[in-house]
Amino acid sequence: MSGPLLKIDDLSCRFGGLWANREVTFQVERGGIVGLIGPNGAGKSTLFSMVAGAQRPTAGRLTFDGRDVTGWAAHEAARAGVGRTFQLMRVFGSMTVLENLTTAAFVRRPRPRDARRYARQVADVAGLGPVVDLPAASLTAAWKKRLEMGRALATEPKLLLLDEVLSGLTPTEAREAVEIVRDVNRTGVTILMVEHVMEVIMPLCDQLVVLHYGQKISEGPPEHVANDPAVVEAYLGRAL
Ligand SMILES: Nc1ncnc2c1ncn2[C@@H]1O[C@H](COP(=O)(O)OP(=O)(O)OP(=O)(O)O)[C@@H](O)[C@H]1O
Repeated sequence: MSGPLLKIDDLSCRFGGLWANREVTFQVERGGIVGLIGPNGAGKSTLFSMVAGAQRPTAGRLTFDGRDVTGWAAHEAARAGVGRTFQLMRVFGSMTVLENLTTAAFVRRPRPRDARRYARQVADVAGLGPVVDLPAASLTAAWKKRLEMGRALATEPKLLLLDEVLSGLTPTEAREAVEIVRDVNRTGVTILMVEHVMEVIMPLCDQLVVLHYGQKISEGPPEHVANDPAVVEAYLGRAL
């Protein structure tokens, strides 16, 4: 299949009188890494939720893999190949890391041995090798974020939505997480990621899309976006 993997056309979402997203248009090319950034309350999570089928758009169109999927449900998005992580980590604390990954692998691999074998492969890609046998509850926040990413990956997504997997990490942890995201991308998974911290995703993403008060105010390669006066203004003149 040719064409972009994800196409977002004039997508809007209104909560009462508030437009969380307003006529947002952009696309994610196959194999790309696109960063979605913007100040608090800009509408990043709402946009993610619409792509993942957790929130119905008020207007606009969503096309995934060449198919109009506007208003789809979360289970339809998951089946079609959209994997996501959550800001609030949702791992099963009493299960081991491998068991958590295996549970996620069952989405596409109903045979337990197959799911377990695949879970081990995912553990390697997601850098979870050293902790596979530990209970998820015993992990530090940084490892839990990796596990969240691993769980999403174990569902074998075409598009992986990463919600702030780099924030709250020490500089070393963030550098390691960036490498993991790159490795995941190299396995052929297209990535759309939300982040607050510009400097961390600048070198990672091919394209950035900037939202402000629900609207797209800039997009393009990171160096273009970082120098865009509209973006500098939105971040209140802070250095990016
Ligand atoms: N379910 C909801 N009902 C009402 N308002 C909502 C709902 N979800 C989000 N909003 C509002 O929509 C706007 C966009 O929120 P959203 O969480 O998408 O922004 P964000 O860019 O992800 O923010 P943050 O960076 O703080 O996570 C905010 O003003 C928020 O209060």
